[in-house]
Amino acid sequence: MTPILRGSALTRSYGPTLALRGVDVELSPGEILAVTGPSGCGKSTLLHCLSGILTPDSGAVHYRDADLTTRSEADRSKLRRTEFGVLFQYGQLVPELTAAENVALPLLLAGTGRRAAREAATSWLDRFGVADCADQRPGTMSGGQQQRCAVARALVTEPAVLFADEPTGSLDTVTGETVLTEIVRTARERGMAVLLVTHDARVAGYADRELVLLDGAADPSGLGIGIGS
Ligand SMILES: Nc1ncnc2c1ncn2[C@@H]1O[C@H](COP(=O)(O)OP(=O)(O)OP(=O)(O)O)[C@@H](O)[C@H]1O
Repeated sequence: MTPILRGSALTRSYGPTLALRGVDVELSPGEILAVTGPSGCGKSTLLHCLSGILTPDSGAVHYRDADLTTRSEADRSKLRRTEFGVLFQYGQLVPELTAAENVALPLLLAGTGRRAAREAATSWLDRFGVADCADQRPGTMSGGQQQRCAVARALVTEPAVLFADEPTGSLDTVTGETVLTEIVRTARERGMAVLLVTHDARVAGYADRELVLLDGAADPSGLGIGIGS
């Protein structure tokens, strides 16, 4: 299958720290790729480069036929709003908005009407078992409820690629499994590709493939933590 996302020979430094040193990665529609490796090996930096949050120092990131590294920040940001979903360990919901308003926000920014956005938000909250929280602000919700809203918000635009950085790191095991099962279901149903950064073998076990990083490069031993281990 033709990859939907491809990173080629990616390098990225922070001052003297070489965080990525020539990483190649491909992701096909519907595929779930776990990026694993020890703390500081460059997992988040790779996610940020592939999602256009960061520009690599060298190398290219192709989304379909477009090289993101040659696009403006405005273009990349539009792509993140429309084609990509981004999910972090702590959902980073907007504290002033209710759960439903948080989930509807990406649709409103993309030009969807209020009513349709609200309906879609309610349906995604329901899918993650937090429809009861629709009118609550994040401050009155548990961490698990907030993170389930954050997942709903990341998926509401039906992105072609979901970038998830330790998405269940703040959740208890059962809630984490519910969230991962839903992410996998969405990937399979809609052909959404998922880049899943994790240091947790159980989480990596949900992926189809694993890319193990070591000191900013693919680990030559290729020994993963999740799949078949
Ligand atoms: N903003 C930054 N400024 C300076 N150095 C950074 C910055 N972000 C990351 N680094 C460094 O780059 C390297 C890779 O960091 P990165 O966060 O990508 O690793 P990681 O594998 O995601 O780590 P973890 O599993 O601990 O989250 C590390 O040495 C880190 O200290």
